[in-house]
Amino acid sequence: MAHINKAKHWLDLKKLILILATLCVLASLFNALFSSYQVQKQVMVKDTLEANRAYATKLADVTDLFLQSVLMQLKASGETIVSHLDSPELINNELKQMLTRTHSFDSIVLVNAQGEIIGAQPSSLGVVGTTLINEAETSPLREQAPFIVGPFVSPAGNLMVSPTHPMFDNKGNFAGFIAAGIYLKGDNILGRLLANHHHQDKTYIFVTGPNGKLIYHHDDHRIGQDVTDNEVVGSLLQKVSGSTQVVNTQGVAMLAGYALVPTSDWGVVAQRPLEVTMSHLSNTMKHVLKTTVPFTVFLLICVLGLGSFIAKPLWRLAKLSEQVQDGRNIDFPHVPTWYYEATWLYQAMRSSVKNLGAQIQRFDDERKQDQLTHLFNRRGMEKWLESAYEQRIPFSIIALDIDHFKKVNDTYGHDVGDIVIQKLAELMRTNAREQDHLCRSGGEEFLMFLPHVDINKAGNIAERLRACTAETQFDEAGHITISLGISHWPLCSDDLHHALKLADRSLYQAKANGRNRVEHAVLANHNVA
Ligand SMILES: Nc1nc2c(ncn2[C@@H]2O[C@H](COP(=O)(O)OP(=O)(O)OP(=O)(O)O)[C@@H](O)[C@H]2O)c(=O)[nH]1
Repeated sequence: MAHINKAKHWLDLKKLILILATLCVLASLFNALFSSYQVQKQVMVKDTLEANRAYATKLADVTDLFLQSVLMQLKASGETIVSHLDSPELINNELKQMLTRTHSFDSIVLVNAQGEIIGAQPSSLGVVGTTLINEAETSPLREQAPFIVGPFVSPAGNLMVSPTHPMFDNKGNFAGFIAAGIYLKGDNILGRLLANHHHQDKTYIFVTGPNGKLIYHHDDHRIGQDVTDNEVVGSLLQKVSGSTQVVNTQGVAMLAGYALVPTSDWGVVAQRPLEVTMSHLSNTMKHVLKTTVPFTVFLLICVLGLGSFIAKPLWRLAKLSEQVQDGRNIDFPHVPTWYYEATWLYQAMRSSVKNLGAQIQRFDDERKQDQLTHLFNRRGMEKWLESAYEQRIPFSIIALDIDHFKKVNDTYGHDVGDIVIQKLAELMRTNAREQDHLCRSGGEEFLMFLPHVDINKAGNIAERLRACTAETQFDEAGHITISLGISHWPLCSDDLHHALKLADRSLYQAKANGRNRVEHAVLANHNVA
């Protein structure tokens, strides 16, 4: 049987299960965390986008309402003033009242149909009497309809937007317009309006005008900056509202919601850096990990326990087969198996080992047996002698030999000679006890070992066998005789080989004394039991 090199097989079933179970559990943990991360990420991004879209829409609605309210106030004041355009005093009073009453804008001017400013509050502006000339300022003269101008730099040098409302006299002729100024830099009404709507978590808003320039931003310095490159601002310029992930003009990834202010075509954008949302996610994942790890460890212990429980019968079978291979165990003790495959494996191995054991036993017996007589041969004899010697079992030895056997062979042939040998073996068996050890030591020479039988008793047995042989008809060969020599171990000699030699010598003595007789060796050690 080929011997398996254990060094080359450092991986046994237990280790294999340990590795596989650990890998499986870790893979499931990783998979659970990874999928959870992906799902959470999608949910968080979607929720943030939706929250920002809703927030931008709300601010756009608030801004729209504010602008409409300003336009309504301008309309009402314009209707009051239009019939008194020739009275600077009345104009000033009305504009002053309006500015202090509403607090909805930072300045107010009245412009006649020729584009000349005929009234302005606060009076510190110092613009009364000037004529509007630039494109933005004069646009209400062309539109002659409610209109939000700007952002633009006013004649007084303020960056502003300006809701304007036309005035018509009682004949329906265009009489000029009244314009409210909303400053964009510093502490201003638009900033207060938008900043009132507090929103947390690093979400911030900005507002763009119809030309894609910033009209509100928490960073005052950026007001007036052109941000048309921003994808979201691009959508607003197309008059589209919605939400999207975008990289802003500063190169930062943002989750942006955006909405259009219908009255002014301004765009309101509420956005939060993606990184902030992701940092929430990593906190969530840390929490998930904390709650998952104890269960994973528990799962790992369970899987390892179960794996070891499954592996145990196979592992014990492997150990057993190793012992069988080493020749240490061919009894094949019981191995508890609790599932079909292991039971079958155990039974198959046990019956193979048993068959193997029986075969080995048979081969061993055959090696120790004489094929013609089925008595023990010399090898069998030596084994028995070794064991008796080790156990100090005293025994008598009878050496016997067929007289003139050559004549039998010569007269009747070799086959008849064989039959004679077999028959003599039979007679030996019938004259011996079960515990006696009978051997064919050579051609027609035999030895009988009689444990715990003294030399006299052995003499009687030898005599009985001699007489029995002489009386027996050996088929074609007729009658034969045998000569026998007896000794005893250790009574004749402590030396086993010498005791055997003494039996042999007695046999030759018997031959010499005329054959068909029994001779004894002399007892040397009388006091040995
Ligand atoms: N048929 C047969 N003959 C055997 C066998 N083994 C040995 N012989 C014969 O046994 C005979 C032994 O002859 P010898 O040793 O001269 O002794 P003997 O003729 O028996 O004479 P004594 O022993 O002196 O009485 C020989 O002829 C061997 O050939 C065997 O297995 N079968």
